[in-house]
Amino acid sequence: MGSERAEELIEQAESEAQSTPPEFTGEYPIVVEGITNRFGEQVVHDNLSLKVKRGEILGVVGGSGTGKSVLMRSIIGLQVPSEGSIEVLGQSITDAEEDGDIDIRSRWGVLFQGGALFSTLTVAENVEVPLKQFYPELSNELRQEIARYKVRLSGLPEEATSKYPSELSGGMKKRAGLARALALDPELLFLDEPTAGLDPIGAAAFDRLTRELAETLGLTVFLITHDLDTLHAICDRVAVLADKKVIAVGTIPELLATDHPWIQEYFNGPRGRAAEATHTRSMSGTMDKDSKGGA
Ligand SMILES: Nc1ncnc2c1ncn2[C@@H]1O[C@H](COP(=O)(O)OP(=O)(O)OP(=O)(O)O)[C@@H](O)[C@H]1O
Repeated sequence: MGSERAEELIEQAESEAQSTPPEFTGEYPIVVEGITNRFGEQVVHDNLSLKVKRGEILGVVGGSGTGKSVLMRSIIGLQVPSEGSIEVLGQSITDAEEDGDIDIRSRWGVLFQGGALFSTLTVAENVEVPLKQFYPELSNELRQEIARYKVRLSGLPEEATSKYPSELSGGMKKRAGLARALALDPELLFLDEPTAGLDPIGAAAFDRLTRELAETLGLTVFLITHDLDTLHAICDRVAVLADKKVIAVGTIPELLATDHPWIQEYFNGPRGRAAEATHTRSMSGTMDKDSKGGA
């Protein structure tokens, strides 16, 4: 690339950076207060509240059908609650006019269950979709360069950029979806069951990637999961959905100190204890390595 062209691209990137809103510096980038969601007769959420802290990875758990995905869809404005309010990055989602929150939507990235990739587009083209939508003035060259970078950031090999979703394994699809979620340098990342369907090694690798990216990029992560290993390995706190509400939020030891039967059964059942034991073993392995490295 000629140096004049490189300068032109840098100038374009700088002017993009100036037009983006300042980063959110408050304590809670997501505040849900007293929402109710119903579908016909079925009440999914009744006066549900939740605050997500800036910089944390919040795991969201609950039995099937308790409304975890509906909660996520409400937070990103895809489902309008009949009561209550939601603020994201200091802006109201529930009061937003249609498309009035467009600038805020560029500040989060979402990995839907299954990846939700466009099957007729390559991985790189999938990543370019939000870039085209929110930054139509970007040159093709810069957009493609950003997409390639995001694909690499998600741990996919270079050659994956030109592959179609049907040519990818389940784990690669998740990473491609993650690359697209990161396309706009979001402050918030929403992950809906990111390790579902992955083998245990692939799931652990995806967990590590999520933690590394969250720390490196300073992300706040809202992570819906059924995966107890994920909760132990990377979540700072866990929110539990039951009885149409968030019944508890805290670290796993804090949750274990509550006497809610579902929480006890979930974390203290055979799978919960196995996940804890794995986590404890991996932590002591890390400490051994650290102490050897430091010796
Ligand atoms: N668009 C919709 N129309 C009607 N009912 C819906 C709609 N979306 C969700 N529901 C219902 O809301 C309830 C909660 O669904 P949701 O997908 O949020 O559950 P979940 O906790 O994410 O479940 P799972 O862990 O199985 O993915 C379910 O009973 C579901 O059938």
